[in-house]
Amino acid sequence: MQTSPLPLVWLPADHRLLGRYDMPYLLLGDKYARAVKVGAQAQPVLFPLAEPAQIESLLAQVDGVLLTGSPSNVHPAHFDEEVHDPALPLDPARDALTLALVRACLAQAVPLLGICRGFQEINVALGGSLHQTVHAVPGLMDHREADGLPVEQQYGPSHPVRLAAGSVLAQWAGAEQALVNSLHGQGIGRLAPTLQPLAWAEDGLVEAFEVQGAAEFAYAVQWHPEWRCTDNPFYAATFAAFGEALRRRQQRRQPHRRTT
Ligand SMILES: N[C@@H](CCC(=O)NCCCC(=O)O)C(=O)O
Repeated sequence: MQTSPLPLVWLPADHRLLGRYDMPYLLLGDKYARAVKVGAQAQPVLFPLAEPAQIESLLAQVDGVLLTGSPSNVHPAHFDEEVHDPALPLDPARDALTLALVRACLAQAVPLLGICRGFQEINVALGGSLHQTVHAVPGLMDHREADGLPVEQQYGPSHPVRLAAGSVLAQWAGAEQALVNSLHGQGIGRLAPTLQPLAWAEDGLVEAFEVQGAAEFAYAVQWHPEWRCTDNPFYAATFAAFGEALRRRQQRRQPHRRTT
């Protein structure tokens, strides 16, 4: 029996200097690729050194895009601010690709899932802004992971979020509240006009949204559903729904493809 090809998901890489000689590397976190493979039943793909001018031709070859989390921040120049803390890492090459990629995905009905930095990128790409230091904003909590804890605890449940009644997030969670992990220092300041908030932390910070009027799956979350996604029904449902959208796009992209 011939197995059908997996839908392809483009995960833009991080740009990082590593090793004794600060050599440039293109990086993708294993947990994001693994969640695409196992949770969405799709094949992660990288396009190293992809440039904004190539977005259209590369998007034509994939069934969806996952914008991952990363230790780096979106450069605040993209929302008309100066850098407040120069010690925090940036990745201008990633910004140059992903901000344009968000707009292209929406224009071409390519399924789009944003996680943590990816969630922040979608907001900025569509005209929103970020708090550069959430914990310094009066009334907002510290949403960062606690230093020094084992990784299991860093990515373990951290705080509750309220999920919009009747939203797909509430469907995925099977409730209007969920416990999520939390590993971010920045967060939504001004929500972009076309985004519909779908989840809030107890301090009111927006933690998930959908793109209003999107022709296909266009959701993003501030937490990390990729972490051990098959062990958490809410996280698993997020990737399963993304996978369904990928298969819809695969069928549109390759209508004569064998399905058995
Ligand atoms: N730098 C931003 C984004 C935070 C983020 O994406 N964290 C992920 C850390 C590494 C990973 O799990 O991939 C912020 O601090 O707000």
